[in-house]
Amino acid sequence: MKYLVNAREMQRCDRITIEEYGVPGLVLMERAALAVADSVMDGEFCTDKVLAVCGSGNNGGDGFAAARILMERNVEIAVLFVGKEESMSEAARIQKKICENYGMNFVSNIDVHEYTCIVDAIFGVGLSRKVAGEYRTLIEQINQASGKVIAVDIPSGISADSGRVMGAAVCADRTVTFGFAKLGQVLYPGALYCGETVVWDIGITEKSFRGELPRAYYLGREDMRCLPRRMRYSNKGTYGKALLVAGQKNMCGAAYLAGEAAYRVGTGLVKIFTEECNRVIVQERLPEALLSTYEVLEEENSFRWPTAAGIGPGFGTGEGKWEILCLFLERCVCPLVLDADALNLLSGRTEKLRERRAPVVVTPHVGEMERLMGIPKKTILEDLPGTCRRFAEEYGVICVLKDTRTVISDGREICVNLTGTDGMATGGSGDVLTGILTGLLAQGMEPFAAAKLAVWIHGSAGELASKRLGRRGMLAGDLLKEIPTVLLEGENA
Ligand SMILES: NC(=O)C1=CN([C@@H]2O[C@H](COP(=O)(O)OP(=O)(O)OC[C@H]3O[C@@H](n4cnc5c(N)ncnc54)[C@H](O)[C@@H]3O)[C@@H](O)[C@H]2O)[C@@H](O)CC1
Ligand SMILES: [K+]
Repeated sequence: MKYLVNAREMQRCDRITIEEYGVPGLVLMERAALAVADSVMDGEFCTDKVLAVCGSGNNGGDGFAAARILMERNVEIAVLFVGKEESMSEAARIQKKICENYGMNFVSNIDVHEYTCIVDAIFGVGLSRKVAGEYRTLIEQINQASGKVIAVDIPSGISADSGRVMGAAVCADRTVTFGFAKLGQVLYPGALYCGETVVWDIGITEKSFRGELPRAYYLGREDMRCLPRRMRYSNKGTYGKALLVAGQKNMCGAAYLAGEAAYRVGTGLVKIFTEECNRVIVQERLPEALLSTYEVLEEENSFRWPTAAGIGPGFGTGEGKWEILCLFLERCVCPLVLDADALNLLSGRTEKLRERRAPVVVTPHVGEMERLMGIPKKTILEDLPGTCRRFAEEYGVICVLKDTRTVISDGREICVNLTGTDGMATGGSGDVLTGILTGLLAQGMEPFAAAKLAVWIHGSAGELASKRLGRRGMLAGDLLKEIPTVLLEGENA
């Protein structure tokens, strides 16, 4: 797990490092500048003629210092200062003065075709309002330049908190960021402006959080260590029973995809509840699964059998479906995953969630969230983490808000998933996630941990499928075959 910080958290971290641990700000700046200079010179970029565009804050200070280091290394470098002398930070003023003392080449405008590489140090995490005027013009010129662009800390104009473009933003080929990755670098559209992001250690450690840890983080392969354990002395009863309430007439694929996904993550037994007309096809595709139909729901001890249930993929919202959903909420004591049509059924009557007896994980995509919360898509997209966290907190559930960057929250923490590819933007992908998640819950994983890991596994399977088949031709069913490989790699992590 690695932290994702917002601007306030990073600025607090800088301040504690400087004021409480006593590391001089100029020392941190020198390390930041060395990182930028090393990155510019790592061989990826043509450094025949470099321009550093520096603002008046400490981001600009990093830019001046990096320019000076590049000059020391015999790179032909010019410096462009944008902003007002009187509003410069102390450190930026010092760095600019050093550049002047060395007689470095200061320029006042950009010839867009003159430079092979541009260092963007106009704004960092201190960006506090929309970009306008000369700043905006400059950013537009940088974006027209033929040279490559390296952003210092974050592309100027991108909000470190949300990834939003604040009027205009530099589109970088690489971003060299310091200490911790910023939320705005992983959320969209910010992620598109960062290019490749490199997190550089400049001597600011987790100690500088002083116990007040950031809310947001992302998982890595090492987090696969919390997968349910396998034991030599065990049987299928050891690994849980997953129930998938899924599929309707003309939509049996959802039940199959979710069912197989649940098996693929190691569940001992999977049962599919579906429409009678789906019986043959589901049993042919997945003979390992037990099958039952909605007609016999109540007779069958349905609510006591599973150790986790996933409700909603291809379920439909027609006659009798709301009643089935209510029965599960009122009677099931095992964790429930509510997806797709289960969420559509809940739209406008989310209060029903409060009557549940069991832990609930909801997995809406943005459209489903719009209907659930009754707020416009645009508002949700502007603040995915906040929307997800608020919903989870309000209803006491785990919320998995699915988008290019899926966000998972328990109402307090926010996990942003970084795995996955656009190849997964295809029918049935969500059903596979529901299956993976229900399977992990069935094996006894704690719901928040299961939700985070399920999303990570799902995205990683997508990456493998894209590598094997390409992002255009892969199907949701192809994710299923990659799940075992993801788990195998995780076991060796
Ligand atoms: N000593 C430290 O705290 C360190 C800071 N570092 C660098 O410092 C950056 C943060 O520095 P600052 O907090 O000084 O902030 P920035 O340098 O990011 O920007 C703040 C300056 O821009 C102005 N500004 C903000 N939004 C504007 C807008 N839309 N239009 C016009 N002007 C605008 C502010 O008034 C201020 O002068 C980091 O991103 C990082 O690059 C690094 O050097 C590491 C150490
Ligand atoms: K920048």
